Amino acid sequence: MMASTRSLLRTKSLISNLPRFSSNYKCLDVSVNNDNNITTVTLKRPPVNSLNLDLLSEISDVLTDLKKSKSPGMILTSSSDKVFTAGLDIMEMHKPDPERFKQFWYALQDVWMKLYGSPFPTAAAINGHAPAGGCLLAMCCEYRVMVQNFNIGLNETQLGIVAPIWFIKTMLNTISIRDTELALTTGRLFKTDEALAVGLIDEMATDKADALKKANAFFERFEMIPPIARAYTKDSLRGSDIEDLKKNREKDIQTTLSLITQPKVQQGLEFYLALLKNKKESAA
Ligand SMILES: CCCCCCCC/C=C/C=C/CC(=O)SCCNC(=O)CCNC(=O)[C@H](O)C(C)(C)COP(=O)(O)OP(=O)(O)OC[C@H]1O[C@@H](n2cnc3c(N)ncnc32)[C@H](O)[C@@H]1OP(=O)(O)O
Repeated sequence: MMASTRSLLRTKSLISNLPRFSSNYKCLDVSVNNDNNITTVTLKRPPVNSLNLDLLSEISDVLTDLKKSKSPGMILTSSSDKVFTAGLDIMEMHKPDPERFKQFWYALQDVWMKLYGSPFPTAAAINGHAPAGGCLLAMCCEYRVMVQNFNIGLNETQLGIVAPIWFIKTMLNTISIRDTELALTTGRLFKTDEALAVGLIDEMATDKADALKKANAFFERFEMIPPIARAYTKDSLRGSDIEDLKKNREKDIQTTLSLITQPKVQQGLEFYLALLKNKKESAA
């Protein structure tokens, strides 16, 4: 096919599939790049983009819109210049109201299933720290570009909690079994260059603009790949993990609720929250 015909066909299909986004997002900015039709979803919940029920619900909605509109791809990034996301909002887990916690955990499961299993390609432009749930969102994407001198990892054990099995499977899909075991048992946070060395990220960037440029370049790899072939291949690799959670969804919610409400776990969270606050006071 002639290059000009290819580009015309691509433009036509892009116009007919232009995603329509709600302008009502409070915690997200959503924009479509006119050059390649890739959507950039920017997390915008100051100060640290902690993932509470509202933010998770909005991410879930935008992922549904992108799938419906047959988006050619999505980049996930942050409006903060030092935090991609601080992971799950600890306030959703500290002394939780059981009904609210169930909704919160359900929304997290939804986001994981939609992002990890998206038919469209995804990249994370990690322009700040990405602990725990932040690392999870980044690992759900197919490609990760991270700005230098930040931290990323599943540090749950440092908080006295345990990464659920579907978090673990996401890391196993990214780095080796050996590195996953060492990282998880020690709650290791990797500096950007260490993350690159272990394969937790794919590229380093000097700043956010560089990260976005490199993330955009990732999608060029799929220009000549039929989307259906791409999506089926991704599903062959990731689909069984998602099926496992679908089958055990209710049990996962109940188990997490009963573990998180244990007095020892609550004490651990309180201690961790106090550390975060003290850090601020001793820096002042
Ligand atoms: C055997 C028991 C089994 C139990 C099983 C239970 C299974 C449940 C599994 C749960 C899995 C959870 C995964 C998670 O994501 S837990 C969250 C982990 N997150 C972290 O550890 C990150 C904590 N935050 C930080 O390290 C820093 O804030 C950082 C992101 C590096 C940014 O630093 P900085 O820019 O210096 O900002 P501050 O630290 O001053 O923070 C600003 C304010 O934001 C509050 N904060 C920070 N992180 C969170 C968070 N995750 N949730 C809620 N709030 C957060 C912080 O306290 C500051 O608040 P304030 O201004 O009021 O002092």
